[in-house]
Amino acid sequence: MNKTGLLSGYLKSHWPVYLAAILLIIVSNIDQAALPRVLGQFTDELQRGTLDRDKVVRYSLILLLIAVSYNLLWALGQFIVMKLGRRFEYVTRDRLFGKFAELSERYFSQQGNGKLLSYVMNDVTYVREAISNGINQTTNAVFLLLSCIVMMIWSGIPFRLIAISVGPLLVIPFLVVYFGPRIRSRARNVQEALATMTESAEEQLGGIRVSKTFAIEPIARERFGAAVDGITANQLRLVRMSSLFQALLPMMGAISLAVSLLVGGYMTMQGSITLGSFVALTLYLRIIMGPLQQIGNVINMMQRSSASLDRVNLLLAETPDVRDSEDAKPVEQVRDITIRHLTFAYPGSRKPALRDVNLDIRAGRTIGIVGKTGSGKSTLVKLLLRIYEPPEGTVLVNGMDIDDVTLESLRTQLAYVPQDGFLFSTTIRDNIAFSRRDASLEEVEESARQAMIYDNIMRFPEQFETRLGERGVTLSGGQRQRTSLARGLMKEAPVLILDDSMSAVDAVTETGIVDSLRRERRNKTTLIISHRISAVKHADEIIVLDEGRVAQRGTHRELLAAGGLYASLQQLQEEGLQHV
Ligand SMILES: Nc1ncnc2c1ncn2[C@@H]1O[C@H](COP(=O)(O)OP(=O)(O)OP(=O)(O)O)[C@@H](O)[C@H]1O
Repeated sequence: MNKTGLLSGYLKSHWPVYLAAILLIIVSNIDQAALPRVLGQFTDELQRGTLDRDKVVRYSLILLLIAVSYNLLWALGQFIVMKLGRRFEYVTRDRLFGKFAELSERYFSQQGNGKLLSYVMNDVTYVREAISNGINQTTNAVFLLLSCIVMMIWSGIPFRLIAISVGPLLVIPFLVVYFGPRIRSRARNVQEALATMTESAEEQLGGIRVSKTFAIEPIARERFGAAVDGITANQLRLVRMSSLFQALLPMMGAISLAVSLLVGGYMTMQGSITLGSFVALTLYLRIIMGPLQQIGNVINMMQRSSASLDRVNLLLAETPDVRDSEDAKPVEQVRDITIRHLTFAYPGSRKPALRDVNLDIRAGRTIGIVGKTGSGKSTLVKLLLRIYEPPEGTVLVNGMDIDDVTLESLRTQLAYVPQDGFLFSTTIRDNIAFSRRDASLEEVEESARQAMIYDNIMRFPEQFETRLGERGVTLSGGQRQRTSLARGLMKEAPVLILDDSMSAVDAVTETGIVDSLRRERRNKTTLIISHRISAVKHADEIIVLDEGRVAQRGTHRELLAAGGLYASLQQLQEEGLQHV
């Protein structure tokens, strides 16, 4: 993999604009460096007594022109580089997001969302800073420094005087390199301590009812107090370090000025340099402090962004472990699904989650899958959806190995409703019409009716336009499940998979939903995974999974007659209902 692929590719494709911006900054630097020289000449004329009114006006105009043009050119150069940096940030985040869409569930469960978010937020920002501030500051530092030195020599300041006066300032980049990362790390500690305090406050407030019922308010206060103490300690460490740094920088400037005054003042007295050169020297020393500080900044920035760039490049080069094979073909209409001798263990796990499973799901049939928790029900569905890759030849769609079918065509034809269907912070209507943005309100309402959530939605203030999430209404577990079910039904897919998607719904509502599914999806395939017998008892075939194996199969009646796991599950649930 090309380590700098992302950045070099971006710089290459935008180099003419970058070049223009760099040229603008260079010209502005040369312009700025002329300023002390003009002031020096003015001082010399003043001392010689050769100034008249016209000359004073001319000098003032020249200074004004230099100041205005220098600032305008610099601002324009800076604007261009910053704009390109922001564009880089946008393009890179977009590419990262595209990559996330390609990567498999396995990748996300291995990496964790926090880490991936930090790639998108922090790492991209660090690289952007390096290419925008980095380019600005490097150009500025190099050319302003060079222009100042050339101008100093040109103004008649002897080189040894320049060297001895600039000497103390050369410590500045080292100070920045030393203090920069330390201040940053302490600032990060403060941020983390603040985050801990917010988290603690949120938890204490969220759990205030529990604290009160257990009468443990003092413990809650103590915990919060500890989080606040953490911030104070960290803030003090930060302030100590940054105060020292902020004192040292001007101190170097003062030492340099004192040296120039001592040596330069003596030379002026002796007449080996003019008063104008001496004035120019002191002004140049002031200007030079900026670029020297920038050199240190750039070194720190480059160090920080290099690790970030590596991480972003690595992520972009990641190949998804579930992807279309080269000769993958779209499946026209999923009819029959066949599972043959399917044994599957999750990556990194030695114990198979499924063992020698065989199943024929013929078009238009309803299959029920029951089994204890951890028996492999969801795993079976994940393999059908190719969230994980099943072993070759074990899962077939219309007689084609599922590996040879394009992911997009497969997934558009399977509507999957998980137990904890995620709802987005948008309107209920948008959530239900997630896969069919152009669906009419009537169609959305019809799906809501089938999922038995219509009446609930109509009681919300803005009905189907009600927003969900932090700034909207909060749905109960059962309402969330039924909204997610309506979203699945909206897809009108040839195959509907309900993965324990009615677990938070009461038994009466569940019966209503099952009845409406039987009516509406008469000729379509439906797979119902459930812990409850009531959800699957009308299925054409019921599979009982136990420790990854098919322990029993048959219709509700056949399974009850056969005794065993299913019958005992039915008995337990009936007893449970009688006790309600
Ligand atoms: N991503 C994963 N990585 C590793 N092991 C997993 C993963 N997901 C599930 N498992 C394991 O595979 C086995 C089957 O899990 P699965 O989720 O298919 O069970 P389930 O029957 O759907 O359970 P439940 O009814 O609780 O949803 C379990 O032992 C579980 O711990």
